[in-house]
Amino acid sequence: MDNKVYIFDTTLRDGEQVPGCQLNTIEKIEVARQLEKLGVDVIEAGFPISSPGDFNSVVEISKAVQNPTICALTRAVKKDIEVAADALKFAKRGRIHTGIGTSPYHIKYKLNSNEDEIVERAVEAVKYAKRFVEDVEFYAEDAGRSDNEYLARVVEAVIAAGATVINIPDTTGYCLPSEYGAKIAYLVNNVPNVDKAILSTHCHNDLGMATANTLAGVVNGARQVEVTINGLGERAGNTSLEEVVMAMKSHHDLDYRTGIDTKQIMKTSRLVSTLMRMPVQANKAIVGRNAFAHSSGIHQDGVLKNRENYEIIDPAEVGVKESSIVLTARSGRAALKHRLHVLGYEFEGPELDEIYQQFLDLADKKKDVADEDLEALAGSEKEKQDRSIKLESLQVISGSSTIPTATVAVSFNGDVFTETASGNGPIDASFTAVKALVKRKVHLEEFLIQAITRGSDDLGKVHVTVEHKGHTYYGFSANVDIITASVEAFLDAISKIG
Ligand SMILES: CC(=O)SCCNC(=O)CCNC(=O)[C@H](O)C(C)(C)COP(=O)(O)OP(=O)(O)OC[C@H]1O[C@@H](n2cnc3c(N)ncnc32)[C@H](O)[C@@H]1OP(=O)(O)O
Ligand SMILES: CC(C)C(=O)C(=O)O
Repeated sequence: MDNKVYIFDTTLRDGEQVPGCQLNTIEKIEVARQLEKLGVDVIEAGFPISSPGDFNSVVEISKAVQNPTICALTRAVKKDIEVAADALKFAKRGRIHTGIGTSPYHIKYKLNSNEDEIVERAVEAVKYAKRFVEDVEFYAEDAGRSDNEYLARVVEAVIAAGATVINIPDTTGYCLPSEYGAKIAYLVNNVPNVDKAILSTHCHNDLGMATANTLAGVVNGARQVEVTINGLGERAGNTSLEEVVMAMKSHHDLDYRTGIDTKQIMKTSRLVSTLMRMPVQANKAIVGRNAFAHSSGIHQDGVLKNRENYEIIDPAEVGVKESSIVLTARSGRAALKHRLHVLGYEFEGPELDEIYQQFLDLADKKKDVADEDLEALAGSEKEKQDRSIKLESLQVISGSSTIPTATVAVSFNGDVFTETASGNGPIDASFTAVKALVKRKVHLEEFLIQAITRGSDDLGKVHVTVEHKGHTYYGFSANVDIITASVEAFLDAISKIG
């Protein structure tokens, strides 16, 4: 059996079913283009009968994207199929994805039907879809809870009717990996014409087993996986693309290949998260903020000695620049010494022991120790004051009916210069003014504002990361005025450029 596994991305269909995650056509095109860069084989672009907006999105995605097959979902209903075919008319390669429920629940309570009638409707739908496109995928909804013998009967009939791909969804996320794997194996072994179609997995995460089930499906013979970016999807979500792809890539012994350019994973995850306004949980595998962050001393020491001691994936492989070391009271000397080194301080022997004790006292009081805390510990306050670039004054005009404008005065070795700029908000305006003043090509890579407690009178902590000529510089500041804190943090990072 060929070991190529086709990646069918349904972020724009099942992912978009998540409440609050609906996208407009322009946003969907942006995601589709990024999915094309990522290298997915199929993009499920929508359910055209569901609304004029979704119909239009399928039309426009079909025009905008060249390489992946564009797929449109339907029920086993003629009108749905006709509308899907119409929406796919500009697709270079179009696929209609039609199907019907095959579990006792769906047959009896949802469709008010019986097994024989469902086989007939399934066959009729596939034959009708074949009139419009060559590539027809059939889904046996709730296959996870369907009887395997009956499922095999349906699958055989729809393959005979011309279905090219057979989707076996665990619609309710009920199956155990062993059960789902056995279901795929049963079909492989009991459907006489199974070699005429590709079996596909479509797993939901209601019990947290979507990725495990998908892999069990592949191991047992499925060669297409239906997945979403960040695991988005109905209820607890779908199998996440990044997890399945990286599991297959990391386990060389399995010897599966996909067309995914894994270096595009993080970029795609961020784009989807931003456009769908759905944050990624910090500990999400592969794409969570903490996926490559090490916070305990033994791990940090191990990673600093050799990344592979605690990392099974090189962060660069998924488009993450480098792993991070978070300093807490669980950190050891190795991590502290390393971070101080990054900040420009060298500590060894008894001096390191001394600063480590101060660090632990501080870390016990705070959750994590930031760079500015280390700088203070390292006796750098004076150095900070002596720094050649300093914020002298900042004035911003901002509000609901005015163009945000900032006037920033910065001193360079004692000489004060002033610049005014506008932007899409007060911070953007201030940063634009600072960039004009420093006359250096700096690229803001990361900008994080955090309140220390939850009150509106809180101190705002700002962390920035800037890039200059391929090097990364960190800046920090804290102030009750978050715009001042932001500008100071930006200048702090810039001042570290040699
Ligand atoms: C498992 C999945 O994720 S499937 C995809 C889920 N996504 C969506 O549902 C989003 C798009 N859906 C929609 O916009 C609408 O539900 C529409 C346009 C499809 C249908 O709208 P309506 O005609 O108002 O029907 P409604 O949504 O109330 O009910 C669904 C009907 O389709 C029937 N149906 C459900 N699945 C199928 C199917 N695969 N094949 C045939 N009929 C089906 C139901 O039995 C019900 O029929 P009934 O009204 O005779 O009982
Ligand atoms: C429509 C099908 C493929 C589906 O989304 C499911 O069963 O979960």
